[in-house]
Formats: sequence, structure tokens, C-alpha cells
Amino acid sequence: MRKIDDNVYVFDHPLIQHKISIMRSKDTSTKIFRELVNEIAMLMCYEVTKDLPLETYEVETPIAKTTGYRISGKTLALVPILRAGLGMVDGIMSMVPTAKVGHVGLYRDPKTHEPVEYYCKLPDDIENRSVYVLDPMLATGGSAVAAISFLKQRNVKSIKFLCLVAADEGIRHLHTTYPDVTIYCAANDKSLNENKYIVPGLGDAGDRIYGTK
Ligand SMILES: O=P(O)(O)OC[C@H]1O[C@H](OP(=O)(O)OP(=O)(O)O)[C@H](O)[C@@H]1O
Ligand SMILES: O=c1cc[nH]c(=O)[nH]1
Ligand SMILES: [Mg+2]
Repeated sequence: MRKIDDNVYVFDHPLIQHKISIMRSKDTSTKIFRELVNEIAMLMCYEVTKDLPLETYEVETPIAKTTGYRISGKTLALVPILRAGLGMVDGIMSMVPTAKVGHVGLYRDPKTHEPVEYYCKLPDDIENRSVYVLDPMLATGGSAVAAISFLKQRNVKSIKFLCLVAADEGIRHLHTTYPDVTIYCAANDKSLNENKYIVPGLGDAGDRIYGTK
């Protein structure tokens, strides 16, 4: 994991770089694309969860008693930004099956490129949890900022944003609006095109996950 700014990290692990490159190819099928989103999310989860608190407890093996460790307290909530963020949930849930899941529905208006809210359902105890906001794409950053503003309104204190491809503009926007939110990405691309798509990016993540175009 490489730090590119305060609270901003790129996962340059070879497995992640290999998988994201396959995702970028326009010839990759919906099935493979969806599998890769989950696999990368799972690999990112391993690193992102390294600060989870542990408590000790007694375990009896077939041979002797010993000290075991378990993740303590109310811990995680995952908040995918619909639709594309849903593609990252299963990979992370396979590592932390007790995480609660909230949903924020946003789409980018095709003309203004501004996020439009259509759904928000968060766990009742969200303010006591560390929250991982999930979305494969951070382009202008408008959607991430809007989703995180719902969490801030609910007094969530610990927020991490996990994405696959982050453009410089989106990182800047999210980082200056919410400097306390740690940003993790699998790739950092430099620019956006006239339709605010990430260049080179991987196209429309939602459409590629769900085969809608
Ligand atoms: O950083 P931004 O400029 O806000 O762009 C990123 C957003 O755009 C995409 O969602 P989209 O609007 O395509 O919705 P979808 O997931 O339903 O396809 C993507 O999944 C992000 O949510
Ligand atoms: O490149 C982009 C930008 C926004 N949303 C996507 O799915 N892809
Ligand atoms: Mg989309």
C-alpha cells in the first residue's frame, strides 16, 4: 500500500494491479468483471481492517487452554453507494460477516454530473460503528461527498472510503471536504473526460457489473 497524500492510499499489490488491469479491458465479460470487483474488494479489506480492535478470550483446544483473540465491540458497517458499490459488498462480507450494511442510492445526472439521491437506509446504531463507504469509482467526488454527508448527519465518526479507480479530481474534492475520511483506491487515474468519466478508467462500473449497456 502506497501513501500518496495524508489519508490517501493506493493499493499497489501485484495481485490488485493484475486484476484491475483485466477489469479495464473493454473485452472483459460482465461475469469476470463482477468477480474481479469482489476479489479486489476482498484483498483491500485485508489491509483496511488492520486497525480493528481485538479482545482476548479463553479458548480450549483439544490439548490445552489458551488465549484466543476476537474483534471486539460493535465494529463495522458497510455502506455501498448504489448501484455499483453493491458489487464490492460480498467480497468484504466474506471476510467480516458480522458487518451491518446500509445503502445509499445515488446516480449522477447525465447533464449536470451532480449526484441525485434516491435512497438512504442506514443501520440504527451507525454512529457507534466504523463505516466503510464502497463505490468502485471516484470521478468528480460528488457522489462520495453526498453519501458521506448522510453519515456525518448521523454523527458517524470513523469513515473510510474504498474505491477501485480514483481520479485526482475526486480525491481532491473528497479530501478537502472531509479530510478525516481515509481514501483507499486500487488505481489513481489522472483525468476526466468531457462527460466526467475517468480516463483511462474502466467505463461505467454499474453498467459493467450489471450488464445494462
Ligand atoms: O465521483 P462522481 O463524479 O460522483 O462519479 C462516481 C459515481 O458515478 C457512478 O455511479 P452512477 O451515477 O453511474 O450510478 P450507478 O452506480 O447506478 O451506475 C459511480 O458508481 C459513482 O457512484
Ligand atoms: O468513469 C466513471 C465515472 C463515473 N462513474 C463510472 O462508473 N465511471
Ligand atoms: Mg453507472
